[in-house]
Amino acid sequence: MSYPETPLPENHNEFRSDTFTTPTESMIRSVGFASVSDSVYNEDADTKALEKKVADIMGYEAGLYCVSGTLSNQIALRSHLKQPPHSIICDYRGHVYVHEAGGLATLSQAMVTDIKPSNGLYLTLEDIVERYTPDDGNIHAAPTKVVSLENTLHGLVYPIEEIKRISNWCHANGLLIHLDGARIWDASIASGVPFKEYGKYFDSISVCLSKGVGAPIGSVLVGSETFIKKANHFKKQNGGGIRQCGMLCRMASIAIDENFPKMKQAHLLAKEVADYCEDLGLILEIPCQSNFIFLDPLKNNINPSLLSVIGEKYNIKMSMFRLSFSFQTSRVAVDNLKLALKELKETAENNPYYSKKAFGMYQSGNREE
Ligand SMILES: Cc1ncc(COP(=O)(O)O)c(C=O)c1O
Ligand SMILES: C[C@@H](O)[C@H](N)C(=O)O
Repeated sequence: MSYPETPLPENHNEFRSDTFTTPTESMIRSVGFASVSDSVYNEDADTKALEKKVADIMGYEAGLYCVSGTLSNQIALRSHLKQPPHSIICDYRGHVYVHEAGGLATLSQAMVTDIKPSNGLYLTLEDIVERYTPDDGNIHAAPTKVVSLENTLHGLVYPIEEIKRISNWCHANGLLIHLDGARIWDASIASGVPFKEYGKYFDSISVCLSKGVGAPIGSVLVGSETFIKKANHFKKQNGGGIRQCGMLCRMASIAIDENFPKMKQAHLLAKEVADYCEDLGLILEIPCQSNFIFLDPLKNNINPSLLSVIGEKYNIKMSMFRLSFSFQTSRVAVDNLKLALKELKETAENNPYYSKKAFGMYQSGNREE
């Protein structure tokens, strides 16, 4: 059987998610020189090098390569959570709660106190204190043991001062604090806060490499040596033990070196389109602070089933009220996106769509009303 060469994609017209970033030529070429030892035995050089690299960048003792951010988050929280009954606190939009298939219930037997930020953007210490469950012997309760934050969350950048307040309170009250840092790269770019500054305040961070950074697969969980050793146990338990993953880790390491410096471009394009949306009179659900735009799913009276249809007409991929930008988003695609948004706005003005409720996060409303 012949395997024809597949050319790398050139025109990145993908606005559904930054998970669609693709390996660059230099990343792919590097695979031939990668180490090929068994990383379950912790003997693979490129795997260990990537784990150390990310741990050093974030300011932690150790790192653990995981095949996904979901696995990384869930084994982190499982490692922090010891003895049920217990619960975690997170934002009601938190990926660990909304998009990880109930892993907290199954792997950690944990309850979730999901909180809607009183400021509409990010959880404050006051939001958390108001809802946390103390471990005071009340046998009706599932005490809060971990606060899990996300930065960025829906592209929103968490203010470092609030992170500091929450972290100090957690540690003063016997709680641990985890960060879903799937887009910590974007958070640092947008805020100017160094990675090691974030690293001061969390007991663990899950760092995705397969989104804005552009690695094909994987995340690195960072924390203390003891924590990572236990997390690795849960990683193996859940089928996450990977054999010759040096090839993936070498690509990821190159992605950090070569693509991270280009990620600011995604933020600039997102801001350009956000400004264009406002000029059109399209309402944003939340401010554009990094590489995402969230159009309001109700106030614009746009029929969500038109998103992919009009997107296809202008040769772009979109299907949700969230628009995602990456370092690979092309200029042509952005110009076509603007044409699509203009037509969506005109269509909504001529034939407004009234929905009874907002649709699920990231979801278009292709459901029957
Ligand atoms: C904020 C956030 N955390 C975690 C994940 C999980 O990453 P993965 O898709 O690799 O499981 C995602 C999505 O990919 C995400 O957007
Ligand atoms: C859908 C979600 O899991 C994914 N992380 C995204 O942001 O596209």
